[in-house]
Amino acid sequence: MSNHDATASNLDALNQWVLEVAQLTHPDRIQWCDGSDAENDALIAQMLADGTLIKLNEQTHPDSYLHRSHPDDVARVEHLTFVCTKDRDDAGPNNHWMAPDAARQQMKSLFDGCMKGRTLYVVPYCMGPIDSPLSRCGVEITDSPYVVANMRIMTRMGAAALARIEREGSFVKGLHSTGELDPDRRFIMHFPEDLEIQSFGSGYGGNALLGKKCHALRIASHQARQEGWLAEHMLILGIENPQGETHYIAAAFPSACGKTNLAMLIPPEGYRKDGWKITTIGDDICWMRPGADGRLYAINPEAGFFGVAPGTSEKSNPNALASIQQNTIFTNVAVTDDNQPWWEGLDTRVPVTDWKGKPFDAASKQPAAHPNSRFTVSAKECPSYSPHAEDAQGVPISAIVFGGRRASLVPLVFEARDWTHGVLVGAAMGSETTAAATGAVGVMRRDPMAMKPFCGYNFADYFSHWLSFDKAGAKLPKIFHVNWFRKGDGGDFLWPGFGDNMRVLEWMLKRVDGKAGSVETPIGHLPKAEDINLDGVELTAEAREKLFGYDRAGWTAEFEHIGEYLQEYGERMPERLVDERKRITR
Ligand SMILES: Nc1nc2c(ncn2[C@@H]2O[C@H](COP(=O)(O)OP(=O)(O)OP(=O)(O)O)[C@@H](O)[C@H]2O)c(=O)[nH]1
Ligand SMILES: O=C([O-])CC(=O)C(=O)O
Ligand SMILES: [Mn+2]
Repeated sequence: MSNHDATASNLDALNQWVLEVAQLTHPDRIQWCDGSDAENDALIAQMLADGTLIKLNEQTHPDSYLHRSHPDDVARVEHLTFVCTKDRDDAGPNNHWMAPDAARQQMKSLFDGCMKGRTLYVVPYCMGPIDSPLSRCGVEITDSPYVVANMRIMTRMGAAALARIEREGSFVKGLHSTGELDPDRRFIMHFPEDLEIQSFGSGYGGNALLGKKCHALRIASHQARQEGWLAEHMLILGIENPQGETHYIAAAFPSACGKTNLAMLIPPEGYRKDGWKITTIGDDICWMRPGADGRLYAINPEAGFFGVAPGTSEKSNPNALASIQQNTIFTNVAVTDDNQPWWEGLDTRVPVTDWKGKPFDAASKQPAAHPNSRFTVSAKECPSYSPHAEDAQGVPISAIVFGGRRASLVPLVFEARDWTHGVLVGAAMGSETTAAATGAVGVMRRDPMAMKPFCGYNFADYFSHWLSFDKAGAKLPKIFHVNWFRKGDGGDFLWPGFGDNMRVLEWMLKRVDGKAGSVETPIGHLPKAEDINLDGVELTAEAREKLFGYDRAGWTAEFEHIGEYLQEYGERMPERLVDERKRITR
């Protein structure tokens, strides 16, 4: 068989699928995207002409645009997101489930004729560096030029990805249409057993940029379980110490709970003087697998940041702010009188137009920017982007950090005793909900490993998969838990957070090296206040007690709740985890 035949047959499946989708959706035209500048320029021009994009101030924000979404389409929709496995138990109580045939039938009627008058874009993409064995490809078919422009920033999109698909033959199929943006006709369906995604009725972020949550987390987590790796909702950062050594840390915090901020951290001045430096590998998703030396190696499957705008400022995250001065797409932010993007927490200016495009009324209690307004920008724009972010083999992980948004009970940081305990710490994570998903904000819920909305299979099997990494020859990272969001009785955050989180990272690295003190408690090793460098931080007595203390009664109640939660998974829940919880509460 000649090479040419092999190549031709490798794209046959893709060509056939595009044809089938076109027959169902009736687009006016089909455009295969190559990812070129010329293609992008034409798309932008078209979106400026039809109002999908608005040009921002060219002097202050060159080549940057504002998109205002439909006001009912501003966040992920977890209640409309389904995992469609043959066996309902494989999706687990953690997912909404629909039988694959029924789901396909329902989606078919929604997609029927939905691209009339529109262009069907074929978007080949690669998640991860184009030459990495850890990377995986997909193709998104969409009728949204906004999605195409975002996918071009967030993934390696276009000709190189298509060439890899041609070589490998396999890819994840993602079909997307914005439909009429009717919240009652909106579904995000996953078929992990067929490596397929179908998303209808939303143009927003995680619902529509299918490489991100749908592929790189829900489908990839299913693949990772079969193939012996992990697909996680984690940032990856590098910490260079004064000796010039770099350690890498991966951290899982729920949506809008601080991943972007930690990934781009700038250490306090004293640390910088001593030679500490943080580099960014990724801010949202981490794929990791054991290397030949037994350590876990991680890549960031994404090529850009889809970051939360509100709260981003020169003070909180200077690296993010520097990244978004140009070549950025802003979604649902406000604008100032001179047409600059603006959001709550940026600075003291008062915007003139709110995220819906209406005159902003400063007297109203409503925020000017939507709380889940976002920026899309290439990772290459970030001053702290690591020179190792594109390494094909990934970076070795020294510590894994779990963390939630907890106003009460949970101290600043603690360390798990071992891997099994660490998996329980991850499984037991709780966090207050945020604006990243539609629904109530500030409600405490269990969000194991920050994967509640993103694990493409039964959480009980997921915890078993995590436990399975603990085997002969493995050199596993230490596991920690942090809480930047502890509040005092007055309702204020007790920990300064942001750059000062460096102090906690330093303690973790010292623990990895066996050089820092701690006290043993039932929840793990806690630092005493003197084990952490607090030079220049002023903490009240209340803050010290709550950030570094262990509340026995509070944790007893918490472990009751965790026990009830684990029971929801029945017999499938690994005994090792159930026993670990019992061991702690005994
Ligand atoms: N108090 C406090 N707030 C923080 C800290 N780090 C981040 N935040 C706030 O948390 C919110 C979201 O943080 P991000 O870093 O954008 O969240 P993310 O985890 O990357 O979110 P997704 O992109 O939704 O997955 C912003 O309003 C931040 O200002 C911190 O250390 N302390
Ligand atoms: O998926 C999105 O829309 C944004 C995101 O990172 C999250 O919600 O965790
Ligand atoms: Mn996220």
